[in-house]
Amino acid sequence: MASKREKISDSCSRCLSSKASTQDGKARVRRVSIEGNIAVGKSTFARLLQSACPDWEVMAEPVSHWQNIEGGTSKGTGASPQTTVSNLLQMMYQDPLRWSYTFQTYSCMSRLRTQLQPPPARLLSSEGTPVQVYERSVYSDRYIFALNMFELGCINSTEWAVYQNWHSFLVEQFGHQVELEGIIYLKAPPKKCMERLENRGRAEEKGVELDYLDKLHVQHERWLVEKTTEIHFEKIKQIPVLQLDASVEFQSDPEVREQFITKVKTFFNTL
Ligand SMILES: Nc1ncnc2c1ncn2[C@@H]1O[C@H](COP(=O)(O)OP(=O)(O)OP(=O)(O)O)[C@@H](O)[C@H]1O
Ligand SMILES: Nc1nc(=O)c2ncn([C@H]3C[C@H](O)[C@@H](CO)O3)c2[nH]1
Repeated sequence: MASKREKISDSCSRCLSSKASTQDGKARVRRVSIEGNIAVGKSTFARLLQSACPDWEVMAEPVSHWQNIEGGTSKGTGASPQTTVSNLLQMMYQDPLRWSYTFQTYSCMSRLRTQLQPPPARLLSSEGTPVQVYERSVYSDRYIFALNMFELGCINSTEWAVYQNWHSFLVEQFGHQVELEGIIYLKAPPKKCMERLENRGRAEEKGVELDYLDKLHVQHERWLVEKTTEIHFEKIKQIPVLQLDASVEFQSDPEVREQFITKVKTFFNTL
C-alpha cells in the first residue's frame, strides 16, 4: 500500500501544469511566501507542503539566528576570550522600545539572505511547477511588523524613516531577485493564535498579549485582504493572495490536509 507521502506525491504529478521554461531550458521557479499571525501555524503548514511535493522547497523563518547572535569576543582578565551570545528575540520582547529597530534590521537582513538563496538543482530540472516557499518575507517584515512597531511607538519616526529608506533601497537594488509571485495567507482568529502560542510555550513569547496578536491580525487584513496598506513595490501591490482558513485542525485530519494541498497546487499553477 502506498504511504501518505507517496499518495500526495502521486496526486502532485497528476496535476502538473506544462513546464514553463526560461530561455536556457530551466524550469521557471515561482516564489511564494506564507504569511500569517504569530503561531497561526506557518511552520506546521510549511512542513506539510515540504512533505507533499518534491517540486516545492520550503525555507524556514530563521528564528534560531535571532535567538543566538554571536557577539565579538570579550577579553576577560587573563582568561581565554569568551564569545558572547545574545537572544535578540528575547531582548525585543522584553524591551521593545530599546530593541525593536535593531530587531527589524536583523530580521529583514536574514529574510533577504533567505530570499536570495538560489533554488536547488532539483527544482531547476523539474518537469512540473517548482516553487520556493518562504516563511514570511522582507515584505511582511516591513508591512506587518516594522509598521506595527512604529504604530505602537516602539520604533520612533526617525527610525521608521531610516528603516523605510534602506528597505526600499535594498529591495529595489536586488530587484527581480527578491520578487514574489504569490502569497499564501494563513488566517485564524487572534484568540486561536493565542491558544496555539500558549500551547507551544516558546520562552521568549511569555509576555505576548492577545492585544498584540489583534494588532498584527489587523495589519495582515489591511495588507492582504482590504489592500489599504501603502505598498511601495509595483509587483507586490498586485500580488495574487491565496487565503486559507488556518483555524481548522488539519494535523489530525488527512482529508483537510488533502484539501489544503489541492488548493495550494491549483494556486501555484496559476502563478
Ligand atoms: N492547524 C493546526 N491545528 C492545530 N494546531 C496547530 C495547527 N497548526 C499549528 N498548530 C500548533 O500551533 C503551534 C504554533 O504553530 P507553528 O509553530 O507552526 O506556528 P507559526 O505560525 O510558524 O509561528 P511563528 O509565527 O512563531 O513563526 C504549534 O504548537 C503547532 O503544533
Ligand atoms: N517584532 C518582530 N518583527 C518581525 O519582523 C518578526 N518576525 C517574527 N517575529 C516574532 C514572532 C514570533 O514570536 C517569532 C517567530 O516568528 O518572531 C517578529 N517580531
